[in-house]
Amino acid sequence: MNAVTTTATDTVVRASQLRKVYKNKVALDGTSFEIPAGRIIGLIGPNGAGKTTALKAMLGLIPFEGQMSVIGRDPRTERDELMRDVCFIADVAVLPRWIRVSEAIEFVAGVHPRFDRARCERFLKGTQLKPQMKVRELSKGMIVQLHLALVMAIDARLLVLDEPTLGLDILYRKQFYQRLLEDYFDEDKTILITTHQVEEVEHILTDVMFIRDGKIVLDTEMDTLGERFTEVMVNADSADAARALKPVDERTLPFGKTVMLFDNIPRDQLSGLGETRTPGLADLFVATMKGTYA
Ligand SMILES: Nc1ncnc2c1ncn2[C@@H]1O[C@H](COP(=O)(O)OP(=O)(O)OP(=O)(O)O)[C@@H](O)[C@H]1O
Repeated sequence: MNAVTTTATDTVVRASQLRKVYKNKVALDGTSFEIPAGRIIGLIGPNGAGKTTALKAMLGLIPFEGQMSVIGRDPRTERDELMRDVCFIADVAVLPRWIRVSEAIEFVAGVHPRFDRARCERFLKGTQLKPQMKVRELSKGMIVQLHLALVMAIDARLLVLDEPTLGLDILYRKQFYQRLLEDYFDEDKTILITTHQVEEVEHILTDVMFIRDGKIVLDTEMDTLGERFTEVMVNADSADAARALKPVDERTLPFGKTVMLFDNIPRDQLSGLGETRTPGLADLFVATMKGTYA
């Protein structure tokens, strides 16, 4: 994201020197980042890294130190105005189990000025959901449909999703993200997703930020990932030469092969050592976070 040239108007979030300390726990540690408009950003980090705290700061839900501007507003002082352009739906699993589908719609319609009820109802027509059904009668898949119907009917410039598919099986997780991409996203909208499920968001993200110990440790466009990182399947006889180039990570495969991950080493310098490719986000995540739980 740093690589994108942004102006004041097309930057949706501008955060500088964010710091949040809970009692004696540093949750955000002087971190800075920018999110341009029209992107789908994954904020990815291990448990306790500071993802939820960063989202709460953006949404004006907690006090913090540092500068923060979201769609040109300070969430600490202009939260009400900001919420007209931001949609934040936490895990739908928190919907009370006694609530009916119609009441959930009513609730969102009441709290969100940009909620389009007709759009929501159109979306629900294509599902098995009926207005009278209670959340406790719904399968997890149906809860996803309800979640999607509510989200997709809000015309927000910034949609914030915190672990949106927690507890769902892989088919529903994929369905959720696919619909989001096909039926919601456009160049005027920005979607920020926090998740641990790196693999299934990887193909829809335009940008990724890795967060660790309250700091953004990687901030890049998905398209340029391959310019910076290279994974090489190194043969045993090239291992020493490869190590001399200081890989950032190394893992062993069967049959004497080693996969090494390089940061900012030109591919033509690496191609003689073995087969090269762009690493998957999951491998990059594991390499970046190594030692986090040590
Ligand atoms: N209200 C709070 N009081 C005290 N400590 C807190 C509070 N909220 C968060 N923390 C601590 O701040 C750190 C960051 O928490 P945060 O919830 O932002 O992490 P996260 O990346 O969202 O984690 P997870 O993936 O587990 O939800 C953690 O060490 C957490 O224990």
